[in-house]
Amino acid sequence: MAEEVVTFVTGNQKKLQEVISILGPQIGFSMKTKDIDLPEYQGEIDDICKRKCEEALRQLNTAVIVEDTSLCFNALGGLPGPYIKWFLQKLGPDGLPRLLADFPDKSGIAVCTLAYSDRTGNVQLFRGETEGTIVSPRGSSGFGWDSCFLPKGYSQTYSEMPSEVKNTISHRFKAVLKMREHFINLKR
Ligand SMILES: O=c1nc[nH]c2c1ncn2[C@H]1C[C@H](O)[C@@H](COP(=O)(O)OP(=O)(O)OP(=O)(O)O)O1
Ligand SMILES: [Mg+2]
Repeated sequence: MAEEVVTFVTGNQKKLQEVISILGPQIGFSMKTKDIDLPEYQGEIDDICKRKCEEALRQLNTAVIVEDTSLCFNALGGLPGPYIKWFLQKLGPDGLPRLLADFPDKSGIAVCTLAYSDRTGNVQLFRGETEGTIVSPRGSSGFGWDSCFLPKGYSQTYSEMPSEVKNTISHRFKAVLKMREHFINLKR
């Protein structure tokens, strides 16, 4: 039987690079990629990712994977969460820890949600979470808010650590692993 082809849809090349390097070669399907800037929906994390996946399927009419990333600040009841993209865009990395200036609790959770849909619109979600602290920007590698996120148990932010380390502890790593397990088990 020919291996299933799945299209990973994202407008973010950095995200794509990480997913590819985490997935590795034996993934149980063959992955194509497509650069589309899908809508930024509002609501709960799982729901946003499911709608994003349904929209990708609607546009491409083939099996798709999408990913949505949230950065949740515990002191703010989980905000910015899925809206982190706009907060980062308007405030920059410097502005993110300042949102917590008034709060003793600087903890946060990075959340990666992957959604896979087959051609029939059956959507499955895989979530990975990494706890950490929101700090003033440190380090220069990575992307997005990497410089502000200090994962729990580490002394380096995502931006200070080598990408090989980020890719074995990150929110994205954990979600990709779950998805890979799922596909590998399907083949057994
Ligand atoms: O590991 C990460 N480390 C640091 N920053 C990150 C990471 N992963 C996503 N990010 C940033 C990108 C965007 O500013 C926001 C998520 O928004 P999100 O909608 O998921 O990403 P996006 O619009 O860039 O790409 P996509 O076309 O897949 O929706 O957090
Ligand atoms: Mg997006």
